[in-house]
Amino acid sequence: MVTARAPATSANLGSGYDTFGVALERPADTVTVERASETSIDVTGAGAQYIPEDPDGNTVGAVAEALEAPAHISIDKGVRPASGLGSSAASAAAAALALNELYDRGHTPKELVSVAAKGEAVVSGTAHADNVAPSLLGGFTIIRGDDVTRVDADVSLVACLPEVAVSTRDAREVVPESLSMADHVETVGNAATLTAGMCRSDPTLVGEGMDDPVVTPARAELITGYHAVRDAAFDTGATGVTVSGAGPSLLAVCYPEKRRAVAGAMVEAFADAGVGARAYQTRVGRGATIL
Ligand SMILES: Nc1ncnc2c1ncn2[C@@H]1O[C@H](COP(=O)(O)OP(=O)(O)O)[C@@H](O)[C@H]1O
Ligand SMILES: N[C@@H](CCOP(=O)(O)O)C(=O)O
Repeated sequence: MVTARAPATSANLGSGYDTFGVALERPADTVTVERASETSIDVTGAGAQYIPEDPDGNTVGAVAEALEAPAHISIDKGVRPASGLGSSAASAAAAALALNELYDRGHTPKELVSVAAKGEAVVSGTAHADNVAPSLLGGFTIIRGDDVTRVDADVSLVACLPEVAVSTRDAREVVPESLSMADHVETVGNAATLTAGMCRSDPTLVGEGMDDPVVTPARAELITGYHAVRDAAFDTGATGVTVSGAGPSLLAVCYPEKRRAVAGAMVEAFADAGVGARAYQTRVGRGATIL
């Protein structure tokens, strides 16, 4: 029997659609695997009732198949599904690490990124790796084709999760299919600024680099209270705010001493918009581990 823990993640960071991601120190999923002749799954924890136990509908089923590693897989969800916090990816990353160990497959965590991404195709229609990469590797990650670049960063974050669900599949449908040259230039400048900020663990550069004129405005419309919550975070000291992943969570970057105030203001602004929410005061964290 092998147990692995894999963290929630926040993908895109505004300017890095399908490219950037960070591991969050918390929350996380825990996955336990035991050898079996065919794969079966049970799910407990946050939002378990919304997650299929049929291996064909669960990200971990695709991972077991890709590794040719049938197992009984128990998932304890710390990351609520349809959160924008890489819930489906956290299970896939933990399962990939645990099954690799259980069957002694010998893959490195970096090699497991493409395996875990197969799970994402099951739920969102695309094998985007921008959640599974940071969940497996930790830190700040950049996806380029099949390549992953990883950077250590120490940056404080607030992830504010409202009590509504947005499916990644639906939120991918509102993404524009093309962009103007002006938006392209702005996005490249912001993405480069964010990357420099991560390399320096500089919340000001990271926050400024999160601005995105293309994907985020389209997705903000799917989140009740988005603009008020964003304003509240900036008013209390956030250096940048964006939609986390496909939403509905919002991600704020800040200096460590502002984290509590930013978290409180975001929850309050959601409440004023009639939406319950909780905030994780977190930071860029490490990747999946065997327990
Ligand atoms: N192991 C899993 N953990 C979470 N969600 C899963 C899992 N397997 C399948 N799903 C499905 O994936 C969807 C949630 O994934 P997604 O929309 O990408 O949200 P998130 O941003 O939280 O990852 C839900 O429909 C859920 O039932
Ligand atoms: N790049 C993807 C990221 C989805 O993240 P999730 O946490 O919402 O699953 C996208 O933006 O669609």
